[in-house]
Amino acid sequence: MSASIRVSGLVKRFGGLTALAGVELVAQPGEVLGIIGVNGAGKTTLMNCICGIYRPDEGRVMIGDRETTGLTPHEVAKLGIGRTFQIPRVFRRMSLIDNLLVPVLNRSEPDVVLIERAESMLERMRLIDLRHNFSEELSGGQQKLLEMARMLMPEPRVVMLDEPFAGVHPTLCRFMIEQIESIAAAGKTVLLISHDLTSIYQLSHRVAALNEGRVIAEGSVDQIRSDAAVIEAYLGA
Ligand SMILES: Nc1ncnc2c1ncn2[C@@H]1O[C@H](COP(=O)(O)OP(=O)(O)OP(=O)(O)O)[C@@H](O)[C@H]1O
Repeated sequence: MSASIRVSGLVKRFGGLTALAGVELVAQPGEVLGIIGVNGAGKTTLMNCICGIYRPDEGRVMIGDRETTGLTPHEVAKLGIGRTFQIPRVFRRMSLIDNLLVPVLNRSEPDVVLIERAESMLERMRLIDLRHNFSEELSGGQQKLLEMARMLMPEPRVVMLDEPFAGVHPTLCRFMIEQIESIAAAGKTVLLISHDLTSIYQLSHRVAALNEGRVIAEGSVDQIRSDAAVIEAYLGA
């Protein structure tokens, strides 16, 4: 089976600063790959290069057997990548249900099917009672759930979650962990970026540690926890 996502030799420079210095990553269907690293390690830049917000200077991104390097975010999304942002980007003056319908506007499926899917997604995220409210009325944590629901609407094969637990209270955090587990159990590949090492270690099947734009260690949670280079990168920061 081909990997869901394969990143090879990815380089991204901002002027004289090399944010990604040849990143290699592979993740399989149904796998949660945790991506950790101190501030400035290159985690968000990596995500932005994968989803087409940034064009890498070198290297390749493959989704299944399709190369997506250099495609626009819209084209990458159509090939099956979804993402959420550190600070949720919902359409604030639109209802929850309309927020969910935006990414499937050009689908050939009948409206009734899409609306049903949106409602069941809101049900799953415990937001159904608010479906006709503007999304700006939601709490920050609820906006993260709405963004996750919107990301799932086009049925992506790879999802990238940027700091899903940041600023979220513990009960909601547990609920989000369950949701992420069920996304992976449905066969999707999850790339999970977080500073919350407890949640990363709880959820990830494998972890990649980035430092200064490079993967310095990759392996099981136990391997990463005891890796000398990872410990030094964190303690030395
Ligand atoms: N648009 C940009 N222009 C210039 N430099 C940038 C830009 N985006 C990121 N950088 C720099 O690239 C490096 C990697 O940043 P990045 O945001 O990817 O790190 P990160 O691991 O996501 O950090 P954090 O955990 O703080 O979000 C940093 O030195 C950052 O200042």
